[in-house]
Amino acid sequence: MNKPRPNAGTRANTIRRRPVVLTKRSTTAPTRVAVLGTGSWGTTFAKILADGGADVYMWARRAEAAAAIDREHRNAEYLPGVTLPANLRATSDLKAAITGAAVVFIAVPSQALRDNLTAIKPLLGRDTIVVSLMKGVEKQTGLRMSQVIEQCLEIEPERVAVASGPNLAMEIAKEQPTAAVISSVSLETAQEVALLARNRYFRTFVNTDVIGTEFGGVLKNLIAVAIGIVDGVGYGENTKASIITRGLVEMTDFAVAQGAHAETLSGLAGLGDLIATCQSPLSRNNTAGRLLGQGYSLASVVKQMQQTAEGLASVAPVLEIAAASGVEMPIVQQVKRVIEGTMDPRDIAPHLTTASDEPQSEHGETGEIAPLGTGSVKSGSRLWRRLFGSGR
Ligand SMILES: NC(=O)C1=CN([C@@H]2O[C@H](COP(=O)(O)OP(=O)(O)OC[C@H]3O[C@@H](n4cnc5c(N)ncnc54)[C@H](O)[C@@H]3O)[C@@H](O)[C@H]2O)C=CC1
Ligand SMILES: O=C(CO)COP(=O)(O)O
Repeated sequence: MNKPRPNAGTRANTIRRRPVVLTKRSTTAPTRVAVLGTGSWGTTFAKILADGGADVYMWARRAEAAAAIDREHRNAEYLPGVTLPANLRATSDLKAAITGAAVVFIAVPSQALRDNLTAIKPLLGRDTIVVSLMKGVEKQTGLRMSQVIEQCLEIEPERVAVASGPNLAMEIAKEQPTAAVISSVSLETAQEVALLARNRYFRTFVNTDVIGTEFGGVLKNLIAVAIGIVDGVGYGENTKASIITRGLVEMTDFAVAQGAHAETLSGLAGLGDLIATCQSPLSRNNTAGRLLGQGYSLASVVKQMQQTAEGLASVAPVLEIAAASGVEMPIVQQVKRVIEGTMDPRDIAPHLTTASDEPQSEHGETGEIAPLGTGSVKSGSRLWRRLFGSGR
């Protein structure tokens, strides 16, 4: 991995005033938006937008996939049994999908984002907002998806937003009520996107903590793989509850070290998504973990998975960033070792069973009650000093 770009550092600069003035969108005509990617989440999100009143044009890589959505109002491959809104159009012509769109939503696999952005860049309007629906980090660089978007499209962070939350596509496609967070360094942008992406079954909240919102989605995937491994091995609810709880501490420690607000990790994009993903057999990360727990190799798991399980590619870059920030992630470490085949899945959770020299405090290394998200920060590390000062 190349040296990761710092995750924009301090908490203060996650809340920024927007320096550019956006053209106000018309309130009378439906807003034209594009959704790039017609997998399970892209298609579901397009339905959310269309059901919320937007004029949605989807882009599919394959002409047959676009034609089927356009003609039959179905995406049988990814959302069997779901009827899509009649006003939802699809094309395999990227230019046709993007031209005239006020907002472009992207839902392709994270590792394919950069290549797609090259084709998207010349087609974007001057003040088009770009929204990441993805929950991965780029393997080569460790960058979050919004960072890749800003870098490749050379657009201001104020024109970029991300959506995250407990959002298992199939449940939402069946119109089961759900909430999500839309995050942008510009509150105005977040609000504009949130107004578009809401309807009678989908409620959107906003925040300006892009780092926390994005990492929440990335990190819960890794804990969901661990939970899948536990399931595959056949351990029960105590093990899972312990891993979910300690996993949230790892997620929060990591995200806070990158500049996120701890509260974001306790919200929809953190705890909310962690619960949904760890509990549901619909989760691809959970499914991948279960197969690993049953003893399948990574190559075999990837072969068996029909859809994207982002966690498998995020493990290594997340651990590299964690090491550089002095954050310990024992659960994610174990997931990596099981994926690599250097640990027997049945040995999952040694951090729960191995007796260390002295009992570790649940809340922090001093044994005093510390805020969530300081459980495994190394004493004396840069982050430790930032959180507690050098005197503790
Ligand atoms: N499915 C879900 O419930 C949710 C998924 N997400 C995120 O959305 C993103 C996309 O995931 P899904 O739609 O679920 O994946 P998916 O596996 O269902 O679909 C991926 C789509 O991307 C297309 N694709 C594959 N390689 C491509 C490439 N090189 N260039 C362009 N398109 C390519 C596929 O043809 C397919 O249409 C992921 O980051 C995932 O974490 C986020 C929230 C919910
Ligand atoms: O992000 C998701 C739910 O919020 C989907 O999880 P999976 O990618 O594991 O299916």
